[in-house]
Amino acid sequence: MASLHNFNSASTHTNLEKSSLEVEPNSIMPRCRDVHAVTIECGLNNDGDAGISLTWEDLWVTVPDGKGSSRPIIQGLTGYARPGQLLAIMGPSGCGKSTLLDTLAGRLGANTRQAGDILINGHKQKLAYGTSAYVTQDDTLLTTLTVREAVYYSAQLQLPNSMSKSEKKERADMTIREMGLQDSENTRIGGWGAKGLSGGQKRRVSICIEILKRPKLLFLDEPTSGLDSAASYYVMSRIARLDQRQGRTIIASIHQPSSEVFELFHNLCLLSSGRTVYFGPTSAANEDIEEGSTGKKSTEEVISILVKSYKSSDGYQQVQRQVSEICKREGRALEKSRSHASFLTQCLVLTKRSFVNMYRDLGYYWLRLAIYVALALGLGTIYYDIGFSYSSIQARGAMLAFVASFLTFMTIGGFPSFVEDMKVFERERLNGHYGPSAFVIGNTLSSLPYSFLISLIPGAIAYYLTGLQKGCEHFIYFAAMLFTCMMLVESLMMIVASIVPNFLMGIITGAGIQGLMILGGGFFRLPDDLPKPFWRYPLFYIAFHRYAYQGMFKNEFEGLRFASNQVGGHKTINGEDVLRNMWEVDMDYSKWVDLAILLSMVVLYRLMFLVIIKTVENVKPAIRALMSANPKQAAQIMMNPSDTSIHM
Ligand SMILES: Nc1ncnc2c1ncn2[C@@H]1O[C@H](COP(=O)(O)OP(=O)(O)OP(=O)(O)O)[C@@H](O)[C@H]1O
Repeated sequence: MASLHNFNSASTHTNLEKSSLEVEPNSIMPRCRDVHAVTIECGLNNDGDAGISLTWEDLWVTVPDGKGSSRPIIQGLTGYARPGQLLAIMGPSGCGKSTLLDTLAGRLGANTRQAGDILINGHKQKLAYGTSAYVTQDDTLLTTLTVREAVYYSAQLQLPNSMSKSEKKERADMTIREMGLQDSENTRIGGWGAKGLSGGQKRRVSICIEILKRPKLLFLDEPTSGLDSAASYYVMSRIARLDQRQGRTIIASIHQPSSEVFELFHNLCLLSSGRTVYFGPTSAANEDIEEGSTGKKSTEEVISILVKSYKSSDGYQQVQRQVSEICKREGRALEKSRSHASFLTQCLVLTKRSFVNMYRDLGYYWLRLAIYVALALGLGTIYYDIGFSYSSIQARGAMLAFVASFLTFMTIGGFPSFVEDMKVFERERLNGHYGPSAFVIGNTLSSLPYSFLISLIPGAIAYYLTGLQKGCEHFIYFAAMLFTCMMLVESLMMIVASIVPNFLMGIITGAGIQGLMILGGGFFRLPDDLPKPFWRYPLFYIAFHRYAYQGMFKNEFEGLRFASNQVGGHKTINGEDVLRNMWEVDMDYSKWVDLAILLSMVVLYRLMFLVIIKTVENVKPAIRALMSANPKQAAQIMMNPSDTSIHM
């Protein structure tokens, strides 16, 4: 084991990376049997069990090197994984473990190119939903939920409607027990700022969620990273029990396992610079590695010797034989599983889960409510009992503009919490739990009561302390406008979150967009004075602030009379004149039209978010397939971009 551990050590990293970079990019292609996308096949295993035997042959993955050529990440790998067995993918950091795992699971990034065959018992079909699961390195979980809640909600989301609620609960309970989490099932997962589960427990919750559907094939990307040796052993022993009991095929990339953890694996795929150094039973690995690492040689030389010695070894011949044997004995293709929970169930469960999360996450709405109340008190005191003097016209305008701009702008405060939601959504979407439409509906419905509260309470404080126009209808309009604008900013931030990769950049981008819209909204510079290019056309018409300012102004000024400042002229001045002449408000349509336009914008923005998510979802695999395709196949994909299952 000692030499195996040395081989894995981080000290070899630089040399190994260097050696992988030094491979002549153009030398790859002639060695590839075919440049094409890889198809994953599913079927019954060789023994007739409903298991999955995965084989891969001469697998290559390359990425552009930025100089017009490509760099290989994995090079000509051949191997297999069988039901009831645990396969470890090991090797130093950067050797291509995660890339191999992603390739096998069909999750490679859009900039990669792959070639070779990935087969299961010789059938060409995509991995159907529920037949495989992938547990990523980071535990992206809703930190406010308890273990039991997280697993229960997930069971309701993933398991089909043909199962009763109690059956789903039973499945969730059983899975919690399988992963040894029953003692902490009522503990909140916890995360930043709120201690909850330990790292190992979180990892087990992530695994728990992914095995609820009883997938036949389980991919685990470094399930023990960040855990101490005791926690690593505990997590891995639970995983090992899964494959023995349920005949699962489990493939895990793993870093420097302890000897106890190492012994839990049946087979080992040892990589270096994207090449196989060893593939075979873990029990035989030591001798092979030790044979290859003799003498005082540089790491690169040792790797080269190891790769060569592996290629000329009996073990290599045996792997080739095993792979062709598995491929020859074609099993029956697995039926396509369409057993999701129904769309309605998904929307309901997501609404409930998101409502609970928003309730428990202080940063989502409660903190904002407190700050809004403070700001509303501030507004109410500086504009207290505003009256109907001539100067109250300007004060009213400023007060309303502050509400429509700054109070809505502050909706950005909930963005970090939304980004956390998005991370969970992205993981669950990638694993096929539900789609973006259910997420948008769940998020929208769950946020309604909170947005309602934070527009009603602070809105009432500011409205009545200032003494704005009396009458229930006027207050309802004011609160409805505030509510709609908050929903709108949330929708805008959703779009930002789908485009901008992290929350800091998201906040800056969202704030910048809103800043521009506020400037072009027709209050800080009146509409007729706005410079024509950009500010007047098109920003004035796109900025939601324009409709918010004009709607709020109409709501407030229509029907009021103010003292005039003209000596000897009219004693009073009416609100309509103020709107037309002072604020340059478009009086051709009513305030309700402004509100309706804003409501339509909320719907439009949320639809845009959906379209962006769906487009990215469809375009990414199409780009990857395009990059791996030959010209004829590329034309086929161009004509039908959504069909990325075109087999090559
Ligand atoms: N999509 C990509 N584009 C460019 N380079 C990539 C891409 N995916 C992986 N690589 C590069 O390929 C190499 C292997 O990466 P990979 O993540 O597979 O390594 P790993 O063995 O899992 O490393 P670690 O143990 O540190 O997680 C790295 O040098 C990485 O930078």
